[in-house]
Amino acid sequence: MFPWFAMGHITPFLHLSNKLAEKGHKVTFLIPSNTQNKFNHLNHHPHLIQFIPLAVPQVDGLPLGAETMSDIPVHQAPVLAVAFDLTKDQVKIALENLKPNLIFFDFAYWLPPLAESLGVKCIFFSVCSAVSTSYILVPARKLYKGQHFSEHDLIEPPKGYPSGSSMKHLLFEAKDGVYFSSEFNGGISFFHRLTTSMTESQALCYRACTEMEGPFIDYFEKQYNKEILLTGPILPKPSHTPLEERWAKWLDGFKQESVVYCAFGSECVMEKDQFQELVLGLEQTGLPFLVRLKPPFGCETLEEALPEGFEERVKGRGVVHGDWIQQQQILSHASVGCFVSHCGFGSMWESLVSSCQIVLVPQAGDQHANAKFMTKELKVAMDVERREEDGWFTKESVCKAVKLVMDEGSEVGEQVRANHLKWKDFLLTEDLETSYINNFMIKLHDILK
Ligand SMILES: O=c1ccn([C@@H]2O[C@H](COP(=O)(O)OP(=O)(O)O[C@H]3OC[C@@H](O)[C@H](O)[C@H]3O)[C@@H](O)[C@H]2O)c(=O)[nH]1
Repeated sequence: MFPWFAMGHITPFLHLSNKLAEKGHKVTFLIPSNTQNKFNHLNHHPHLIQFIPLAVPQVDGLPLGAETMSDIPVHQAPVLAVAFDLTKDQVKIALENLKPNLIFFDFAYWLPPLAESLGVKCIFFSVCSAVSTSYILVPARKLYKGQHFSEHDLIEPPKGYPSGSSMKHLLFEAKDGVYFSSEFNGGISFFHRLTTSMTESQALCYRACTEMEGPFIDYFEKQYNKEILLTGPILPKPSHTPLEERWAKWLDGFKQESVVYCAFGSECVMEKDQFQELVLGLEQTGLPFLVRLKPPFGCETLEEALPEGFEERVKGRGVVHGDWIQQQQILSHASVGCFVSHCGFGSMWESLVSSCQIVLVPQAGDQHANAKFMTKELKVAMDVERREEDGWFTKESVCKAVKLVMDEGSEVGEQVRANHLKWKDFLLTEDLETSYINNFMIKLHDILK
C-alpha cells in the first residue's frame, strides 16, 4: 500500500488492508515514519499488516517535521508533493526487497513504470467516489493529453455522464474543482498525477457499491477503458478505543440526538469570515454544538478567530476545538443528532452509516459532486444555500439548513431521515460487505493470472 501522504488517503488504504488481512493476506504499508503512530490503533491485524516507515525528505518550504496534509495548510500541498516524489528511491528499495504481488497506490504517478520494471502489477485505489471522479477526471484527461483544462470544463457534466442537471456545478464549484489542476512551481498538477496514475495502472479500484453508484462506475469504466474492481463499503469495525472522557462527559450532558457536530475533515482551512458565519450560524440554531475545525487562514489560534463575545454567549452549550478528535466515536454518541460536514469521501461514508441528520457545506474539489449526490440523488442530506459566484454562505443559511433537518415535525427533515435510514440499513446489510470482498478477491486473483 502506498497512499498519498494525507489522513483522508491513508485511512481508507488501511481499512482496505484490514479487509485483505482478514482473508489471510500479508500487507506492507509504506507510511511517513512519525505518522505511523497515528494509525497503529486502526491496524486490526498487526501480525499481517506491517508498516514500513518512509523518511519524508526535507524540501524548501515544507515546515520542519511536516509529513502529511494535516500538518500543513492546503496551499502547501505542492511542496509536500515534491517530498512525496523524492521518496521514490525508498519505495523502489522496499519493492525490490518485498517483491509484492500487487501494489495499491494513488498519487505516485511514477509508480506504474517502476512496478512494471520489477514485474509487479499496480492498482489505482480511489479515495474519492465514482460520482465525483467521473464528473472531474473524465474531462481532466485533457491534462494527460497535454490539452488546456479549465473551470469551463466542469460546469456542465461531461458528455454521457449518467446524471443530468442535478449534478451541474456552479461557477465557484467548478473553480474549486480545477484548483488542483494548476501546475505549481512548474511541477506536475494533482489532476495530471491522478489521470496518469489511472491511465497507466492495471486496474482501478473503488470503495463503492453498484447499488449506489452503479451508472457512474459503468460510465467511468468505459471512459478510461479500465476494469474497475469494487471493494464494497469497507466500513471500519467500531473502534475499541472509547471516546475521550472529556468529550464523552460533555456529550452525556445533553438530550438524545440534540447535539450538532461540525467537522470538515483533516485538511480544510477556511477563510476567517466564513469560519465566523459558520459558528455564528450554529449559535443561532440554539442547539448544543461541537465544532472541530482548524484555525482559519491568518489566525494562529481558534480563540483569535472566534467572533466577539462568542465564547461567553455559547458557554456550556457550544465548543470549538482545533485538534484531532475521534470522529467515528463522536458520530455514534447517542447525544449527537446532526453532522454538518464538508462531505469528504471518508466523512460521507461515516455520515451514511450514522444515525445523524446530515447538513453539507462542501469546501473543495470532489466534495461538491459528493454533496450533490447526497442531497439531489440519494436525497439523504440538506445543503446550505450559497452564493453562485463565490460560494459565500451566511449564518442565516447555516442555521436554516440545520433547523430544517433538526426541528421536530419538519417535513423535509423527516424525508431525508427516511431516505438516509434506507441507505444505512442497506449498507449495514449482513453479508453485503463479505460478498463484495469475496468478489473483489476473485478479481484480484484474475489480475495476477
Ligand atoms: O479531527 C478529525 C478529523 C478527521 N477525522 C477523520 O479523518 C477522515 C477525513 O477524511 P475525509 O475524506 O472525510 O476528509 P479529508 O478532507 O480529510 O479528505 C481528503 O481526501 C478525501 C477527499 O474526498 C476529500 O475531498 C479530501 O479533502 C475521516 O475518516 C474522519 O473521521 C477524525 O477522525 N478526526
